[in-house]
Amino acid sequence: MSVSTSSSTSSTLSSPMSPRVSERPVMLDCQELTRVYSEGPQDLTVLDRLELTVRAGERVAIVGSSGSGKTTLLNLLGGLDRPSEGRVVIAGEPLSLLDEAALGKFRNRYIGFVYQFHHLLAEFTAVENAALPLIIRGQSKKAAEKRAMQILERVGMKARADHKPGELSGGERQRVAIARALVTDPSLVLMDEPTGNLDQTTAATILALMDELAKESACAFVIVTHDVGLAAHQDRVLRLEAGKLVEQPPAP
Ligand SMILES: Nc1ncnc2c1ncn2[C@@H]1O[C@H](COP(=O)(O)OP(=O)(O)OP(=O)(O)O)[C@@H](O)[C@H]1O
Repeated sequence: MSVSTSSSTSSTLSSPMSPRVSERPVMLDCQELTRVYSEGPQDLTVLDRLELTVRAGERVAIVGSSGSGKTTLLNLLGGLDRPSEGRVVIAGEPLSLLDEAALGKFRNRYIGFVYQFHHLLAEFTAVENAALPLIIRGQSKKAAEKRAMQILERVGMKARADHKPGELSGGERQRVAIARALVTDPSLVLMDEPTGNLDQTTAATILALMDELAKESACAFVIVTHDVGLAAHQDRVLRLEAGKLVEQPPAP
């Protein structure tokens, strides 16, 4: 897969990748990111001036105990929620400068999401679901479905492409959701437990696909997971603790 060259940022990124991660362009940058929930009787500071930088082609796992704020962080990174303070910058664009309409376009252009509840459309087949982001972007149904079929093949779902979500297993639906996230050649993919429903063999296929994408394109991954094996497979593992990310050294 290659990153589309329709913007200046992406065209920079589609040139051969520097082998050294530290020399690659910054794809995601969070500074002083703070999220305080004020809905309950007491304010709850879930993220507290958190810092995170992820470069092109880099894969970062985020781990942390239940309630530590992993979902809150992913929602802020994807522009689904706004921070109380601080900022999220993706591919050079501060999300705070975008209104809701511009944010929707930006997400479609730059971000792929794989969330625990994959929200596939029940009335659409696997290939129609996977093609949807491209159709929203203005591509013809034919071109979008052709591209979607290529990705479905890579996640081992070509043979089931004409089935609707209700006729697919949990793991198959997850793979369709992954195909839908990758179909646009995003700059950043945000994943919440991407292998949660998958058996070991299928999970290994998905891991291999992520490896290829990170190498072939400039795609950066942020992956929230409880799966120790999946986390250890990424370039870095960060633990969310007391509202901040701390580097977790590799297991001995
Ligand atoms: N809309 C909200 N209003 C108030 N509190 C919230 C809201 N959303 C989440 N929280 C609280 O913020 C904290 C972090 O929640 P979050 O869902 O981000 O954690 P998590 O690390 O993803 O947990 P898990 O691993 O269990 O999914 C929790 O204490 C949760 O109860």
